[in-house]
Amino acid sequence: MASSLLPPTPAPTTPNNKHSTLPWITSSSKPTSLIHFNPPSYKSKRNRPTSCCNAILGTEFPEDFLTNTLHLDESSPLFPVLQYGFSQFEETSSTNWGVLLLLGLSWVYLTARPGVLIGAIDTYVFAPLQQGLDSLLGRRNLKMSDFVVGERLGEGSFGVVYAGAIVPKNVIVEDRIKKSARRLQMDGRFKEKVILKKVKVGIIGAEECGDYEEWFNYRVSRAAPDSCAEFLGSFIADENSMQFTKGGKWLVWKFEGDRDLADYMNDRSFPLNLEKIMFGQTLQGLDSVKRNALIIKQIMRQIVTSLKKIHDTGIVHRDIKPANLVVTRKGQIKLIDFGAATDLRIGKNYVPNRGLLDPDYCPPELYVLPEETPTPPPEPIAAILSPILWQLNSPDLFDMYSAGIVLMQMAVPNLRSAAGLKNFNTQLKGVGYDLKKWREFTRTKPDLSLLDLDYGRGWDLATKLIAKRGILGKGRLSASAALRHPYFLLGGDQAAAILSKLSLSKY
Ligand SMILES: Nc1ncnc2c1ncn2[C@@H]1O[C@H](COP(=O)(O)OP(=O)(O)OP(=O)(O)O)[C@@H](O)[C@H]1O
Repeated sequence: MASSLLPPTPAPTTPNNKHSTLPWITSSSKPTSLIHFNPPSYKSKRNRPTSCCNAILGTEFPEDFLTNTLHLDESSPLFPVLQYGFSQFEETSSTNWGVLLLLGLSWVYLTARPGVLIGAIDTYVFAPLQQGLDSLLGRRNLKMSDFVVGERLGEGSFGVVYAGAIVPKNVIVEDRIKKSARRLQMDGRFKEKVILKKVKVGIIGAEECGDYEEWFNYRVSRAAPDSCAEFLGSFIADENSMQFTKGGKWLVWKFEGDRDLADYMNDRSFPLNLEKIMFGQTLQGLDSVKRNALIIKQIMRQIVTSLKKIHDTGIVHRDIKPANLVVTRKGQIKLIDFGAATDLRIGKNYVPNRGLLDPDYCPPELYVLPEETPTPPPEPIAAILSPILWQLNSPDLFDMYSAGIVLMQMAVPNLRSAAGLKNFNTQLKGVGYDLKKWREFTRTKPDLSLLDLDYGRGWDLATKLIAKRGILGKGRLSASAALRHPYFLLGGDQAAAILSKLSLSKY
């Protein structure tokens, strides 16, 4: 037993060795220490599993290799030594293959949607870095006195939104300006416009929603900065004055544009009222139907691209609608209002059975995950499990239904009014959310010509977004699948957008 464990000693060389092509190998010299050297796993050829080396060399490895290739005699003292060496090599290499396979599978799992690895890097590296950098640049030290509040723009369940501006250094704001939104708008000293959201004080859950919205804005500003309004930070009001309540939280964004998509859609000239903004000029050589179709396609492409970016990070917006899509002066469509968003990589803002939805854009399943999904475990565990959750439930398809409704509204004029949309939703429910059936049975005679262009590619996309979920929560196109749909492939809207950028850059 002990002898088989002894280190093999190289044999003395004999130049006359007939069997070996290697001059230092002799068949006659057998050191005693190697006489009993019998590597256990290579006693019998027959009982051995086929190894990777066998597969590669196409021979019984290592015996055939030693005798045929190296021309080594079985009686050579080196034979068992090399045989043992090769067997060890084989064992290690098969272990290495196993390790490689494991590493490969782990890589696939950790990088699968929603990205456990990149999420961990974001949480433990990028987020602290962003915080440090923002503090250094003074971005996290916003104060109430940095802003003047102007016209009220809207009110949601937990906040009131105002237009406002940054007070430049060395400017003292007189009370009459503070009191009048009109005066503020006309005052040339305030050039940097902002949007301020006052989190309601004393409303149950409002503070929590405000904190979530802040968290989501920092998160998307790292993961998909071009897709959402630029977030400037938050501050706590330090006194009671005008709209400020001492202790109340305010969130601040850069002002991205005068109007959102809903404002443009309310205008009778939609979508042509967006032509110059989107393409920089009137699209030449096309009839109005084709121009309309190209504008809608460009808007839809931007919405779906932004959705793809946020879904890739595990975020589902849950409130996609024209009023939450701001149109910038450069024709970019940006997502706003992340108050209802949920990050399903770590279970942030996910409460089972809680729907925070606009019924006009909400998919039939009502919830982003099946109702029986339990409360998320602690964040690191939720993150590890998230690829499985994502694969089983495809929560991103929630937003894709809403995107489908926005497409229908943009393309079909009589669905743009509140009443038209309500009626459409009621009819859709009546036909089990089957858009083809709706088309067959509706008596409203919708104008679907924009969707029917180019062999009905737009219509086909709409039917694949507005649908009930099927097996395993699928049944609708994801954002990345939608971008591969023929509607978007070879879309003339892209060419027009690029051409407009090129011609604008000339001036
Ligand atoms: N960054 C921004 N730039 C320009 N306009 C904005 C911006 N953020 C918000 N707005 C405008 O303010 C309106 C209200 O914003 P937001 O949707 O975030 O508020 P809300 O209180 O949640 O309202 P709701 O619940 O009704 O959607 C938007 O519809 C948009 O017109």
